[in-house]
Amino acid sequence: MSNLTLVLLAAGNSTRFEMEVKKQWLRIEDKPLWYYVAQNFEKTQNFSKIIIVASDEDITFMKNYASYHFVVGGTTRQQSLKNALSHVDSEYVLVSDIARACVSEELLNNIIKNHTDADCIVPYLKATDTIVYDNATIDRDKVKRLQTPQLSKTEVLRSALETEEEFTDESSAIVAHGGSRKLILGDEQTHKITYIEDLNKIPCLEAPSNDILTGNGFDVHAFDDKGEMWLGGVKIDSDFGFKAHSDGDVAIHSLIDALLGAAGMGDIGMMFPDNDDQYKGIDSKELLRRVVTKINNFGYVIVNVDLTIAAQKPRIGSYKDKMRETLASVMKIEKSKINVKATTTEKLGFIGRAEGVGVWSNANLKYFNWKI
Ligand SMILES: Nc1ccn([C@@H]2O[C@H](COP(=O)(O)OP(=O)(O)OP(=O)(O)O)[C@@H](O)[C@H]2O)c(=O)n1
Ligand SMILES: C[C@](O)(CO)[C@H](O)COP(=O)(O)O
Repeated sequence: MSNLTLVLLAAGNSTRFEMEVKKQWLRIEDKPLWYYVAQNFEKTQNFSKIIIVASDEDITFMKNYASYHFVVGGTTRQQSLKNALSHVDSEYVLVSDIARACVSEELLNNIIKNHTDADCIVPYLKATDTIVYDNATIDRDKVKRLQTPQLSKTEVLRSALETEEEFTDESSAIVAHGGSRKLILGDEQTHKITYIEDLNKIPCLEAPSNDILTGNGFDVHAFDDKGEMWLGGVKIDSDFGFKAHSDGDVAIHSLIDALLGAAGMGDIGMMFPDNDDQYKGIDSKELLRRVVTKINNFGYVIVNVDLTIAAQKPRIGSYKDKMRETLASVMKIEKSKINVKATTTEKLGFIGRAEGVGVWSNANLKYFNWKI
């Protein structure tokens, strides 16, 4: 259809999924789920425009993969949809949850084929179990489980959503507004991923690849003549610290860049700009905590990290073990996955002249394995 826009809703928080990773970012081989779903729809060549609704933070990273029309979502599914609808200029709109990852081409064609028959075309499943509502057994033949994708007349859907009432799908809003709905038989594989156990019900999805992604980081800080000295999350016995916008923990900054590098997420300055007052004097362990949460949300698991601290002074040897322990607890990984090395530069260069400290880091990540 040339007058059909696809809206993929992907701005949810995956609360009921209860994992560090958001379901949008589960990997199907090496593709994030949202991208896998979008490409499958795109391949069918039915759409004049494809809109993906997601959080601001997700959109930044999504743009690394493809140039769809991205729209920032709202706090509810309905608000996310409303945000998207203001970018729809076609007569019809097909709305689908990104969490319904296995929509068959057959189902899609069937929905499209019926598009003139009602204001909203909806796939449904029959209830085959006995249904009890408020302790009374009800006629299960009257129960319908509605799925997405749902195809609507754009203007009808827009008007139906001009209300404070919250609906859990498009067709319910349209029917409440006096519009018509046509049900067509859906299929079990269009099941929505809501809880982690739903993943067992969706055999169409391939497991994530075993790729290891590597990143490196490098940072230098000059000594100050005052302040506290923090390195690798540990307070160093010193009567001076580093010149910095934050607490100056050059080891953690280098490690953060290695992690962001491996995840393809830019660098520390993009995430925590050094002209932003909220990061003035901040404990770098807090920055590391936020970075680890973010890379976990986006589907990565830390395999191991390795740091080399180049310092003529202070002497690092006696602190290495404490640094590994501290970093392990902040990153929520085992201490054995963290290595800290230290070296002088034999009195050569700015480090050798004891003007500051430089740290090199490597990080390896893998994809969260949801298919076990
Ligand atoms: N504010 C929201 C909430 C949900 N969705 C999307 O609507 C679909 C259906 O929502 P659901 O499966 O419930 O996802 P989540 O909202 O992420 O899950 P939860 O309610 O467990 O947090 C999902 O594709 C989700 O990304 C959205 O775009 N904007
Ligand atoms: C739209 C939907 O997928 C139809 O079954 C469902 O209502 C979404 O529900 P949720 O409340 O966002 O989980």
